Amino acid sequence: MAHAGHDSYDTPPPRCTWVNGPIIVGAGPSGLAVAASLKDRGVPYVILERSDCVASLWQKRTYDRLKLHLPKQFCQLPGLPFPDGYPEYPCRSQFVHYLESYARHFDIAPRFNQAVRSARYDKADGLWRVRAADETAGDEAEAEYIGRWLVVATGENAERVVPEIKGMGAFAGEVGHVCDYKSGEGYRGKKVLVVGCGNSGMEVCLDLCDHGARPSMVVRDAFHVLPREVLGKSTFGLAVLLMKWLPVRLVDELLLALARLVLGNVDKYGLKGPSAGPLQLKNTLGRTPVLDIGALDKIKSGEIKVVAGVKEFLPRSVELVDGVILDVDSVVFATGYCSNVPSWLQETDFFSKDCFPNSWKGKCGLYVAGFTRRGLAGASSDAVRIAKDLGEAWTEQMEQANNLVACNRR
Ligand SMILES: Cc1cc2nc3c(=O)[nH]c(=O)nc-3n(C[C@H](O)[C@H](O)[C@H](O)COP(=O)(O)OP(=O)(O)OC[C@H]3O[C@@H](n4cnc5c(N)ncnc54)[C@H](O)[C@@H]3O)c2cc1C
Ligand SMILES: NC(=O)C1=CN([C@@H]2O[C@H](COP(=O)(O)OP(=O)(O)OC[C@H]3O[C@@H](n4cnc5c(N)ncnc54)[C@H](OP(=O)(O)O)[C@@H]3O)[C@@H](O)[C@H]2O)C=CC1
Ligand SMILES: O=C(O)C(=O)Cc1c[nH]c2ccccc12
Repeated sequence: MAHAGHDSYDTPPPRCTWVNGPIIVGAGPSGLAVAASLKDRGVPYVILERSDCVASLWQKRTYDRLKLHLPKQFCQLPGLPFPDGYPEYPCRSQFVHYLESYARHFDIAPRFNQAVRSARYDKADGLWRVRAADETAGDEAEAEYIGRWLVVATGENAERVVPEIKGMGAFAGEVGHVCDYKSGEGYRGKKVLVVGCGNSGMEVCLDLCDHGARPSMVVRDAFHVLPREVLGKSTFGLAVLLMKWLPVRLVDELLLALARLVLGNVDKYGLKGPSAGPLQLKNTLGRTPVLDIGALDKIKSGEIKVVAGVKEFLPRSVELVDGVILDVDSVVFATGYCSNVPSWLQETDFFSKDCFPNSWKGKCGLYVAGFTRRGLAGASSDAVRIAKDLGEAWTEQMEQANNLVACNRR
């Protein structure tokens, strides 16, 4: 095959592989769900994964105490339920075990250590050209995969987000992102500043308390806190049920009334709720409400201190925007994640900065799984739709090929 478009004499020409069927990028829950659903329809595919395992987010970039925060029926992937005996909220290792057996069950064998660096659609021949490299190998050799369809399944949490704050370089303590945090074990007795108050920030603070550390959590803006459960029933499950009959606005009002009943008035602890409701914010801006599993009690008791935004780092402390100086031993940034798709997908319509696609299908054989900020349930429903569409496209292609063979024989 010709090595079209290769323009550097320094790097060797890429090895080319023709992919009969879709090229799936990412072997997290979304990529696995697409692969399994394609297998069911007899469509071949190749999965490219930058890491050396499936579900690398869950295996390598999450903390030990993590549990799914939605009930298990909203988190299983198409075609294989969770094993009997799994609890309502499976823990991280159970979820990882499930995903590994899911891959085995559907005979999914990703090409590991293949980080996709570019993907472009070649209008002239109607093909996607995807370049990937083994970033652990230390050489720049790229492989090129060529095929008619591309499925983007690299996740909304592919890269850490860390803000640049004045003086950070001069801070003497340890600084990390929550994706490298495993447990509070090493933090006993330490003053830890947790920047960010999403689900990660809240749970890390709780974990730090449980390990005898002294966390302060930066809250710079309004956000919603809902109890994970109301009277033993999942708040999320309740919301899904109510959404069948009521408009979002009303469901939001009910959720907030319930939250106030269960959690009390949290304003006085420095936690203000935004004017838009939790589901409305999830649907429009993709902002997930915090589903509380115990951090709020620690805030109420003062074990977790709520503090204002960081203005500047000093060698052993921080200056907050309200002028307070806070002594700090370590900092954990729980400031969220972003996708890496805009850096490699040369298709500007579908993904743009700060905008998540609201669909699973783009132009020219492009598909997208797991980018509508609806968690694992969203990824599963994207996967089923994508596989159905690709199944039809595949059958059509096979029929055309058979017709061509029949014509040539005549
Ligand atoms: C801490 C945490 C807890 C969560 N808990 C829940 C929950 O309880 N319920 C829920 O519904 N959702 C939850 N979510 C949302 C989460 O997004 C999903 O659970 C799920 O992991 C999304 O799957 P995904 O396959 O789309 O993305 P990911 O799991 O991120 O998988 C993407 C894969 O693509 C690979 N990849 C990335 N870039 C490239 C590239 N350029 N080339 C090749 N491979 C690449 C990555 O290595 C990764 O393996 C949670 C998220 C986080 C961060
Ligand atoms: N148990 C579970 O299942 C868990 C699920 N998750 C999920 O993982 C995803 C990622 O969650 P998470 O890691 O919490 O990230 P999020 O993006 O949800 O939250 C990031 C937080 O950081 C704050 N922040 C960002 N920049 C700054 C800054 N410069 N200074 C101060 N604060 C800042 C944001 O506040 P602001 O609004 O002011 O920007 C926000 O509170 C979510 O979908 C979440 O639901 C996460 C953990 C546990
Ligand atoms: O945890 C996440 O990131 C999710 O996206 C799961 C999720 C999907 N829809 C929601 C609505 C409220 C809380 C969590 C979720």
